[in-house]
Amino acid sequence: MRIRKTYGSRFVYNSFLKLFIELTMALNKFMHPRNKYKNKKANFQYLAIKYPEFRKHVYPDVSGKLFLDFKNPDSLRQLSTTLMKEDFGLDVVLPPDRLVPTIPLRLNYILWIEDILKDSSVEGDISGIDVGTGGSCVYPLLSARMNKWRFLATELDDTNFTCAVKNVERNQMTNLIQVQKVEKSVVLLDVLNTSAATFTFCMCNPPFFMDNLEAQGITNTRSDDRPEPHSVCTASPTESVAFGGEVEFVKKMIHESLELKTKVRVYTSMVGKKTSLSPLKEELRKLKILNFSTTEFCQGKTMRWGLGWSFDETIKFPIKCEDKKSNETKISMVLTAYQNTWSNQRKKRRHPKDKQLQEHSSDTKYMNTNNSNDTTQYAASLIAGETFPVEKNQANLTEIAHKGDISVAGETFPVEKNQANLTEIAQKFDISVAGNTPVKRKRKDSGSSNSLEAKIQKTEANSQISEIREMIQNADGSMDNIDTSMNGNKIKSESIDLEASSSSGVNIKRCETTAENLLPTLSVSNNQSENSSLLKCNLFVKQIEDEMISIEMSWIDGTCRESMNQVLQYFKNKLKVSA
Ligand SMILES: C[S@@+](CC[C@H](N)C(=O)[O-])C[C@H]1O[C@@H](n2cnc3c(N)ncnc32)[C@H](O)[C@@H]1O
Repeated sequence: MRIRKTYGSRFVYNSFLKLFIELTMALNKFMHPRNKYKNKKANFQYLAIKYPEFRKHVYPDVSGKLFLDFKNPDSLRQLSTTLMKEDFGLDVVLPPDRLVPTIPLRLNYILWIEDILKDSSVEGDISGIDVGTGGSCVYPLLSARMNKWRFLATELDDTNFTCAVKNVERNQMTNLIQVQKVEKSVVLLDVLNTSAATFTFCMCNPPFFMDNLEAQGITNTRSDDRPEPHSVCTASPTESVAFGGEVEFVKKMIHESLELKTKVRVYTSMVGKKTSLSPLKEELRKLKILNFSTTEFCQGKTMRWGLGWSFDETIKFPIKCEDKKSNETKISMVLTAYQNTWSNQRKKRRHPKDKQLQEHSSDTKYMNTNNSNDTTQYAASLIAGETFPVEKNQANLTEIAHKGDISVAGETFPVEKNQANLTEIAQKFDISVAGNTPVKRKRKDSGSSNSLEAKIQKTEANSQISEIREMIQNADGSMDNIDTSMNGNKIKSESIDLEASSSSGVNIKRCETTAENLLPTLSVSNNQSENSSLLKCNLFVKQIEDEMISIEMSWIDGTCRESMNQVLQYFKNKLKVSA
């Protein structure tokens, strides 16, 4: 009896552990396509047989499968050194009590830099600066091994500096990597001012905490609804804390880059918090550095973000980050809704004479009065607060969605073929997109969606995305805060970033454009102020693989936060997503 009980609880424990491990791998499918860990999990069994030191850190479940304790810093350290040895032939010793580099994340960052250089046709002798290389010297060692890039690696912390030097020597890479000890006030400027050398790029994983309180988790910026991290933070305060945290550190880099300009062709940094991106992008815009881009690094259960900028006009940040087959594409926009038009849709369809619907119909005062027999051509795409007729501009999210599975807020759901129709949702939403005025759209009757889909299916998703992109680039302007006028009314569209796997300021400058050709069939009311919106949020739609898109919403403002979940639910219902 006792044995059974023990076995039973262990079985449950191990099943739970398996589930946990599977969940922790959830973001791997979004890893860089060339990341060798994207489809290949570390084989603990194999590693334990080959590396006795690693064997000490794994333990078996009832089926004999091996697990590693991600909460144990020694185990993490051992995993990283073992992977560096096994997969890159690098002998690395990591100092105790210092940050342990997770290898898949470091690879994602290096691969993004590879992409930038490739897209900008930068070839030949590549040299990089790694600001704050850590005791591992991980970026220079991996990059030198993979690409033969030369590196100047800087480090503030004595222990890390000594260890980094030894790691370079241990791997006979002193011809490629030079490690330099720096003082606290130095990020890039002093290092580069003393040398005539120019560099292809710089990279940085900055100290991420503002102060010791944040480092100890006492003032935590992590929201309560996020699960606890599954691995421990191994960084010491000396290497993880800088005044103002990562935002101030990277801002300093940005300001220094203004002096250094093309001495470094591509400036990049990683950030640990998504919220750090906004102030940094704002800083770049403020300083009129408009050639910049951001990206996401997804691995296991962790996400990090990359920011890159350049003063060299030949540097092009990847607009498309694709493995040639998957055509990964992403559109982001700001949605603003002034009233709830998404709830009880079924009821409204069944009882069209309901008071609720009648009230709703009274919105026709905002609607287009332009008669047309074919309402399908007015189908709206949720792009930059503007409504593009499908036939004319082919700006249509449906094409992205209709092919396959939908992932909502990180979860992936298979979609019934051809049922994913975001355009239809847009049309029925009566929401203005990124506008300070509600854009009311002509409603289709229930039969018309089929004909709409039929039209949409004639076109290719890629060409639609390209056309949207072209429209933006031809406008030669940032879609940030563009005022577009039509019929004497103003539509303000905010912050459109249209790109693949990055939100980019590349090639986008402020401009004025008329919306007449883009909004030929709509009339707009501007009798509601921006402050009165029920919901204002970011919407990100990303094509991840041929048969998968992801929809993500993040809250900006409004009077009803819950409405964001309702809209997501509405998407799920409308897209006929099956869990
Ligand atoms: C978060 S760790 C990153 C270490 C390593 N690059 C990695 O990714 O694992 C930040 C590193 O930057 C170093 N550091 C902090 N301020 C610095 C500065 N002004 N210049 C150079 N290194 C600095 C810290 O000592 C620490 O090793």
